[in-house]
Amino acid sequence: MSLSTDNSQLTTANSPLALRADDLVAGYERRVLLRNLFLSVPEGAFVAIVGHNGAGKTTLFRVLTGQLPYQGTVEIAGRDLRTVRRPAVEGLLAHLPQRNVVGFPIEVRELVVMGRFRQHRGLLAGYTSADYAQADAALREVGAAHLAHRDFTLLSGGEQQLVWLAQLRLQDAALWLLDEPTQQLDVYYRRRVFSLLRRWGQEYRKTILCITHDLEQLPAMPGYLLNMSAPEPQLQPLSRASVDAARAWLEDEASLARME
Ligand SMILES: Nc1ncnc2c1ncn2[C@@H]1O[C@H](COP(=O)(O)OP(=O)(O)OP(=O)(O)O)[C@@H](O)[C@H]1O
Repeated sequence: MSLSTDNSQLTTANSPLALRADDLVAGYERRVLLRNLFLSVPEGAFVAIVGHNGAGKTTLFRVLTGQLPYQGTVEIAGRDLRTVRRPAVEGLLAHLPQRNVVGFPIEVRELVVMGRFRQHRGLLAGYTSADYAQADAALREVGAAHLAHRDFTLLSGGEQQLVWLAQLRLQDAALWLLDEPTQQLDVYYRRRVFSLLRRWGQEYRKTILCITHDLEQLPAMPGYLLNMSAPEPQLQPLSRASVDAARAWLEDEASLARME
């Protein structure tokens, strides 16, 4: 895969793009958070999105999931986002938000198997034993097999995050948006989740955009870094050096002052 720099962006010469943003502008009322953002994300790439609190990371996901109006052009797998009413329902992407509340008691395994929902749309028959086998396998992969028969609403925050990841694993969308998926996890599970994302991305050719404050996990990940607190956010190859540079920028008072 050859990388070329185009308008300060990393693009691949031959591989198709999972996501393209051209001159994207979005925000709230009088507050513009995404200013003329240009992005070209190749299919199958992992992109870690970092930045200060309030830098606009989740706002970018709100645009991609069709929840926020924007100016400019956004294409997902070559489709103009303006022509897609509900990108997740139509299977263009799967989204794991920062907080996801379930208001009724439900067994963990039943929640995970719902990741197969799109494949079953229109079918009167429920989930099959093959679907449940996939749910069980995903729970094992995230290290949460022991939670399969527990009531999801009674789990700890970290346990719930693992369950959502297992459910995500069952979704068929080629683009995954994860908003701080390791926020409530202990150090063991954080490492495990990043290594799973790496493996799932490669094995199932998923394009993964992952908002995270967990910089220490990133140098081991092949992919790209997008620092939303930078004056002109753009994709950079993930490496020890690029992560250290982002960390130095984020720890610097001067960079915070620029956001005000
Ligand atoms: N509906 C809204 N109306 C007005 N301002 C909003 C709205 N939603 C979010 N904001 C503001 O936009 C800014 C960016 O929010 P966003 O959630 O994108 O930040 P973030 O980079 O994801 O931050 P964090 O790391 O804290 O999750 C914040 O200052 C937030 O208060």
